[in-house]
Amino acid sequence: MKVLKFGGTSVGSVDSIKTVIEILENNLANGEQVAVVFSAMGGVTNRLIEIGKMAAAGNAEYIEFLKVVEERHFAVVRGMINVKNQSGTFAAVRGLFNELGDILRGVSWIKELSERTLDLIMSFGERLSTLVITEILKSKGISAEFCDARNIIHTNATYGMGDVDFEVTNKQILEYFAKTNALQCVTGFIASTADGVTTTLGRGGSDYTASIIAAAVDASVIEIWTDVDGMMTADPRKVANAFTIPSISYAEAMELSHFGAKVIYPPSLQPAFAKNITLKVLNTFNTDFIGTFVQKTANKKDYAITGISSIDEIALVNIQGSGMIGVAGISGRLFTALSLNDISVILISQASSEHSICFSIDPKNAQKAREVLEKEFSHEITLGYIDGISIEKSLSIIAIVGEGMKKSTGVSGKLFSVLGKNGINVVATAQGSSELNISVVISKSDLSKALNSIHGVFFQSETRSLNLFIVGVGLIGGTLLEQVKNQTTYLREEKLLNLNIAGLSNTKKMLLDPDGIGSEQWRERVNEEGVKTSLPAFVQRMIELNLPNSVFVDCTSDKDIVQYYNMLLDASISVVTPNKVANSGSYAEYISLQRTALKRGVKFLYETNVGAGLPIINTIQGLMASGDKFLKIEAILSGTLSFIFNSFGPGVRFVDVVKEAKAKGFTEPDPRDDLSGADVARKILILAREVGVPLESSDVRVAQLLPENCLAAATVEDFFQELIISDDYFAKLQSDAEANGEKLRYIATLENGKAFVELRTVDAQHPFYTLSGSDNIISFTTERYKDRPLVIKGPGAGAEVTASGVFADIMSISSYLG
Ligand SMILES: NC(=O)c1ccc[n+]([C@@H]2O[C@H](COP(=O)([O-])OP(=O)(O)OC[C@H]3O[C@@H](n4cnc5c(N)ncnc54)[C@H](O)[C@@H]3O)[C@@H](O)[C@H]2O)c1
Ligand SMILES: N[C@@H](CCO)C(=O)O
Ligand code: NA
Repeated sequence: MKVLKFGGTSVGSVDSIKTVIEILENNLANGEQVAVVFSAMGGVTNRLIEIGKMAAAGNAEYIEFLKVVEERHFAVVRGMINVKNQSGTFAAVRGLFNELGDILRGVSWIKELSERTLDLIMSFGERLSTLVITEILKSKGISAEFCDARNIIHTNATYGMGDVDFEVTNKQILEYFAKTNALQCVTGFIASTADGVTTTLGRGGSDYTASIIAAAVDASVIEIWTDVDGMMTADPRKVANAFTIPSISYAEAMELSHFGAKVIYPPSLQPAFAKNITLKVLNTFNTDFIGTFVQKTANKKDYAITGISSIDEIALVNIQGSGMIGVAGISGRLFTALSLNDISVILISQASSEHSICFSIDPKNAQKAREVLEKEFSHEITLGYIDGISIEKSLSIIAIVGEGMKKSTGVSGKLFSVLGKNGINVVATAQGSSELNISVVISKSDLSKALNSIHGVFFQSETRSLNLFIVGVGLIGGTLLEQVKNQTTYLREEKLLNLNIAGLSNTKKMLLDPDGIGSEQWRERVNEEGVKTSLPAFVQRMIELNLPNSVFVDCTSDKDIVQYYNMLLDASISVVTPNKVANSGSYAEYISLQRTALKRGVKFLYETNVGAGLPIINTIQGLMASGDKFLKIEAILSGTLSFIFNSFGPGVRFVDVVKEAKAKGFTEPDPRDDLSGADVARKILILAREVGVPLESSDVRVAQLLPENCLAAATVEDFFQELIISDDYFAKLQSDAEANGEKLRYIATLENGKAFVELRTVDAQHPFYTLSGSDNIISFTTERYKDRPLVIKGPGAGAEVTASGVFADIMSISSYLG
């Protein structure tokens, strides 16, 4: 025999009932006897409880509510049975509603709703749905019979959750099914006491009915038909990437019951599990889908774990004290006291020091637990053997579950490492020696981030996601977005990396969307959906969103923005930036950013601070890490000045070359920063710091190349005017150099702990002589590169090369995430 069970949504509407009939017809076609268990129509049980409470409260409106429930059943009859044959079914349904109406009237008179009466009221949900469907089946010529489970399943008189008397029940079921070959339509959820009082089976009740029957008759299989595709790797409401688990063991299903409850409530399937009966979880609304098979032993898995379960809200109780060490009986008394007070313990952890025991409970029991334990241990507390009871709230539990972790290494390592990398603090942990489940207690505010990042490493290890928050969409930011757009498909397909643009801000508007703004239509979306830009609000929202693998990308030259870097890093958000302001501010700030990033295990990357995309910072960091010592750095670090001195000459105005550099995207947003030497000064300052020389910006000596009048210009426009006025000055600099067969080069030097920048002329022998375009050149003399320096040369400014340097920093974070 086969046992099928259909849940509330499956029997909730005419359309879904049509599918149910088809499924039953298919099952009957292969000859095996079938019992089918039905839940009440979706929502009806809750409605009946509500109606019962209204009646008990003397609220006559319950009558109207009851009418609505009645009409729902009539509508199904009308929709499924042809007019000629409807009357019998209508009469039967009406009969049940009359009976229910009488009971409710009684409740409204005596204004009392006992658990016992509530069970009776609820029983109508299953009795009605099952009656209606039986009649529909019969009207289709199927030999179906209504089976009132109260006649075969007996419980004690614990209302709300009857305790099944299996001896009697199994016997009755066997006798009942021995007598019939017809399709048996069984009311789920309900039972009765030996003397015929209606009871219910509690949580997962209809599954329990199916399981009890299947176990009694030794069914070949149980099919639980529901409205989802089976048991999933995680709660799909919390983890968008969750997917159906094709095969799962009984033990794993039990471990996952917390979130799986909506699909099946495994404890209610225990009788079937005990008989080794295979369970299939199938979707009435997607009948072709394979669903989940639940069996004693699951098929071999593709992943190290089977699923992730969570409990949203728990309280963690800690009891500690020197008087607990080596003393037997403390935990016995502790848990006995809790159990005597009906406080269920969810997770327990005690370290081998025996100095403390912590356990988690439902927060609604927290106060009671405190009182119970303070009473139980009042003597020890008074004597100071136990310090007291502390309770922490707003916590969640996440458990990874799977038989695959048994005796295999690296699973817990992976779990804790992904939590660590995402800045999620683990408050407590528990793992039993069955190695089926590792549970961690974390702050509730980290729950979604933790679930998604854990799901990511265990189930989507192939596809990783980075959440980008980009501020400043000018030249570099805009080019970066263009590059991201062009690479999205390649990265997804070839590198299994999903770049999700979760936030964007320009100076006017900002938009944050954890689901992704999209690299195609970001401009339109920020314009249309964006709100007024507010940097503090942007940062706050980012931190609140708490998305895994978040990266803040600052593509501005804003001075104020850098005050947020520390806060972001501290919130475990990596920072990538071409903006030099932070690293060229005070040395204390520079160091503090490095430290915070290190402490939080996130990245602060700024390769494009110097030489745009050229690998300068990375090279230095590599050499420093491997123990090299820097003796001297000599460099041309301004793409703008390089371009200017390579393009300026007879027949061209200096100002036009500067304007061309700006048009080519080489200059700073304010070109005076380039020509004043300020930009070069901060770059050599950053390099000095990178090689371990703790300079302040005032320590960098800058020899001006601009005449006074240009330096004094108040605006960029004025500045260009002054450049025109000074054209002869620049022309002379250039021609003097050329007369000597030399070239003008603005060179930064770091030597003996001193940094300076100055305009120099170099002859053809000098390695910097042959530079062209906007090239930068950096020559490192180190202990290892002493005889011939290490030289890096290439375009050191411009949109494409800078944006790609920023992109490369972002990519390096993705590889670190593993
Ligand atoms: N251009 C290059 O070759 C180059 C090379 C290396 C580094 N950089 C650095 O890159 C950064 C960006 O340079 P760019 O050339 O793209 O300049 P840009 O002026 O074209 O872009 C900066 C953008 O940031 C916006 N912005 C400024 N403050 C903002 C804020 N608080 N919130 C939101 N948006 C804000 C501006 O409106 C502008 O659109 C600068 O720090 C620069 O030093 C540039
Ligand atoms: N304005 C800068 C951009 C690169 O930092 C330059 O010209 O070098
Ligand atoms: Na660089």
